[in-house]
Amino acid sequence: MGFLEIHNLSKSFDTVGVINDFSMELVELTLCCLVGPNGAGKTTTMDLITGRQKPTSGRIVFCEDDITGLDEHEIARRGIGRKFQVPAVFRDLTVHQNLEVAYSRSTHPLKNMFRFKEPLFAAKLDEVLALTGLSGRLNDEAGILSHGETQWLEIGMVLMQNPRLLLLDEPVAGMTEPEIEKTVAILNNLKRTNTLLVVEHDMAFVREIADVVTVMHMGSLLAQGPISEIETNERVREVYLGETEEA
Ligand SMILES: Nc1ncnc2c1ncn2[C@@H]1O[C@H](COP(=O)(O)OP(=O)(O)OP(=O)(O)O)[C@@H](O)[C@H]1O
Repeated sequence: MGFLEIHNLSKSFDTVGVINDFSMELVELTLCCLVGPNGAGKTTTMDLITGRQKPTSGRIVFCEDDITGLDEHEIARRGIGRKFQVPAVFRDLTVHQNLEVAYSRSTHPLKNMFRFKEPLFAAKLDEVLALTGLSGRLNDEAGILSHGETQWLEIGMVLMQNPRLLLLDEPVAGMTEPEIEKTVAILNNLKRTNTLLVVEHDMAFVREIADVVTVMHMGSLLAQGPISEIETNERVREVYLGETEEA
């Protein structure tokens, strides 16, 4: 049994099929990059996993439970966290307050601010700060953070909710080279304890982080395997890598 299994997933908008009989499996404690040309169906797949969209047919199994068609909150409650490309931090709150708010959204919706003194919160906060490297920014308002720091804060906010599976949408879009390098280090640390599915266009970044790469094309699985295999796969080169190398 895989950690996350997608079986014969299809999704149509009106009559147009955008996900067509797509299947893949994600192994626990690995990082999988989901790649493919524009419009291949990557974001829609993430939307289907997280319950933002309902599939037309097919099955999604997470930790042996069928989660197909469950609503977004229920899927989040079961441990699937997602960071979108556009940051959703509270700019007027400090880094610490943002992490508190994220923690309060986790499994205990009625937690109030006084309970943040509890040891579980403190331990989680320390862990997330160490991972994201934001300790020095704890009392700064999120609005003054750099683009990279904002992205790391948002990863931290998702981690405060203790996800078992973390989905990231283009985490290095718009980042400088040093920021990308730091994100590589963060994700390579994170995959020791978490399972990750990352939608990404930047193949240099994919090379640095991926244990396995899943390539989508026109809503279907084109190839899956380690990056070394994917980069030499003729069909992948035709539909995807050739395109990005020219870009
Ligand atoms: N809500 C919607 N209604 C109609 N069509 C949609 C909807 N959402 C996505 N699509 C279509 O589904 C196809 C797949 O889109 P999707 O955003 O999943 O691709 P993607 O691989 O994430 O692309 P990109 O790399 O450009 O973000 C596209 O043709 C898109 O126009």
